[in-house]
Amino acid sequence: MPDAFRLTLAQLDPRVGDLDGNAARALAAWEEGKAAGADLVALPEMFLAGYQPQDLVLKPAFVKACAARLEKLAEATKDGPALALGAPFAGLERPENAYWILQGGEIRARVSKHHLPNYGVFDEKRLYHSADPSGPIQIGPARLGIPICEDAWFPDVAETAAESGAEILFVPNGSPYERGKHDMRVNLMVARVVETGLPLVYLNRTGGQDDQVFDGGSFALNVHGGLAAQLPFFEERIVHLDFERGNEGWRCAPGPLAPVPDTAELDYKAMVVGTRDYLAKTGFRKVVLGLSGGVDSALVAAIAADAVGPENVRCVMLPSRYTSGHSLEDAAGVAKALGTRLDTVPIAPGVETMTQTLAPLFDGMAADVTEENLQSRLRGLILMALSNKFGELLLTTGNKSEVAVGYATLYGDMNGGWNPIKDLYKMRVFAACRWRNAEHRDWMKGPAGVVIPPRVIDKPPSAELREDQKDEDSLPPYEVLDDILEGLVEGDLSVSDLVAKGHERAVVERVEHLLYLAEYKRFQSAPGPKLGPKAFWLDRRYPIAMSWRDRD
Ligand SMILES: Nc1ncnc2c1ncn2[C@@H]1O[C@H](COP(=O)(O)OP(=O)(O)OC[C@H]2O[C@@H]([n+]3cccc(C(=O)O)c3)[C@H](O)[C@@H]2O)[C@@H](O)[C@H]1O
Ligand SMILES: Nc1ncnc2c1ncn2[C@@H]1O[C@H](COP(=O)(O)OP(=O)(O)OP(=O)(O)O)[C@@H](O)[C@H]1O
Ligand SMILES: NC(=O)CC[C@H](N)C(=O)O
Repeated sequence: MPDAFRLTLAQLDPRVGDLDGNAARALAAWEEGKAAGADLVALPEMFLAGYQPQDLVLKPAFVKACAARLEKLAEATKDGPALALGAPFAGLERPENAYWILQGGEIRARVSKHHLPNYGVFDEKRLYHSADPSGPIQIGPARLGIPICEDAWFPDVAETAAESGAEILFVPNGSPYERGKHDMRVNLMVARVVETGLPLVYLNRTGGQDDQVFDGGSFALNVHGGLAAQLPFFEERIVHLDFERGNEGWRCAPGPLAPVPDTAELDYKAMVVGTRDYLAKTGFRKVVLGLSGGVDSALVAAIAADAVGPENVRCVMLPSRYTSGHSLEDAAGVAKALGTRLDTVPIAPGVETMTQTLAPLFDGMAADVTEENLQSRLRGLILMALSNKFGELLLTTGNKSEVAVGYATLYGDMNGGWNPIKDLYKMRVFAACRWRNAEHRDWMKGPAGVVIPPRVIDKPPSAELREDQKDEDSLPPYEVLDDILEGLVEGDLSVSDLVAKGHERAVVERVEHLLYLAEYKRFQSAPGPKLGPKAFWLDRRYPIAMSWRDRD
């Protein structure tokens, strides 16, 4: 038996449904592995279909098309290393989430996922049949046990593989970014290594797919807990890992050790990569956004500039009679520091025309939120006109605190196809601005230095829809609001729990009411990158017409 095994890991970004493109990406990785003398070239979970394919796998024509591409890939990789990648298997009655080994011109083996994640953003019990745990597969000199993603979050699948002779655990994943998730993955995989006494390789995909941003961050662990390799986060990378067989079994020789960034950097990169990939994968190169001089649109402009380059970002200042001089200066300051275009389109004439148009109907009625929303809607109308005319996707700018309580105007500032900060509470918005002013990385297409003037971060937030308006006139201070919201949303705490934490009952009850009330707005809101454990959309699914309030 040879005592060396070379494994090429391809931490790549597939496109959901792009079977030809994904097959070409897999083939290119295989060529690289072949040139490097690999025994096996491996790609992540569901790579051929793209992850997550969601209900696409319920379409027999799609599963059949995947099977045809697999056959072609097997033929194309006849002479060289084995190629392993994920793709659906039609199954007897329902599809399976399968992982395939192609070798010598044919499909040599298949394992299918046993533990189907069915929480948060995952619905796999609805989509797939759960297969029995599989035994190991001999590839060249090594016997590999292959738990697929969620399979490795429990002991049994790895244990079954180990008991039937596996020598290395190889875990292909489609694991989306979530704050703190890398540590959780490492802890779980260390547990599998300790339980089985086998080395383990964890391979994750990278890149954005709708609301989910896959962070890569693949790694290899040796027995006795040693980290043998760490791949970078949110980057494509192909690496060759060398295993040597010794008295205690296989051991991975030291490979590349990429740094593990802190949460502030990972969050920011998730927003940039999520935005970049959403645009690229939906056919947009350019974006437009309303730049008010406030902190939310400033951060969105910075993320956009870092994602697609300042030359592809159009910022638009749309002043009204309530827009302050400092807002005009601050919007100009942000656009200048980022190097983006800034157009100025006053909305006063439009507001005047609409006010006159509605005057006969509103005769004798006092001005209220209707008139405030009109301004936001005119801005939305103008921004969508620019989007149509110039083919620029409109970015919407509501942070998670606003999205939670419905502090935004439907068909107004909620207009837009993508919201980069949808999962970022307001206090985190301030922190992200400060982080971006202090840090610069080579993956950012925007300039280094202070891109968001400190005054934009430090001034009291205001919607400027009426005289002297401040967000805190109608909402609790953001420190308080965010703590209550995180308790209600992420923590699923009761009103009494939050009162016990020191919050005023009346404030908590009001925030809870607004949170439930705003479900209809969220249903009509743009998607945005998931950063935390309960991003609005798939992680948290509430009825719209719902009258329960926690008043016990
Ligand atoms: N359950 C339901 N299902 C479907 N639709 C429902 C609905 N309930 C109301 N609606 C519809 O929604 C309308 C109310 O929503 P909408 O027209 O948006 O208006 P509304 O929520 O009343 O007002 C917008 C709020 O957002 C604040 N705002 C606006 C703009 C920017 C900012 C900021 O600083 O970021 C804040 C503004 O100060 C105000 O408090 C109703 O008139 C009705 O047409
Ligand atoms: N004068 C303006 N010019 C351009 N866009 C505007 C203007 N006012 C509001 N907007 C757009 O509407 C969004 C909602 O902004 P608003 O000022 O009402 O509150 P906000 O949530 O505090 O946002 P920001 O911090 O960006 O000001 C802004 O982020 C921006 O995209
Ligand atoms: N594809 C999967 O099975 C993902 C589920 C897994 N627990 C994760 O997010 O890492």
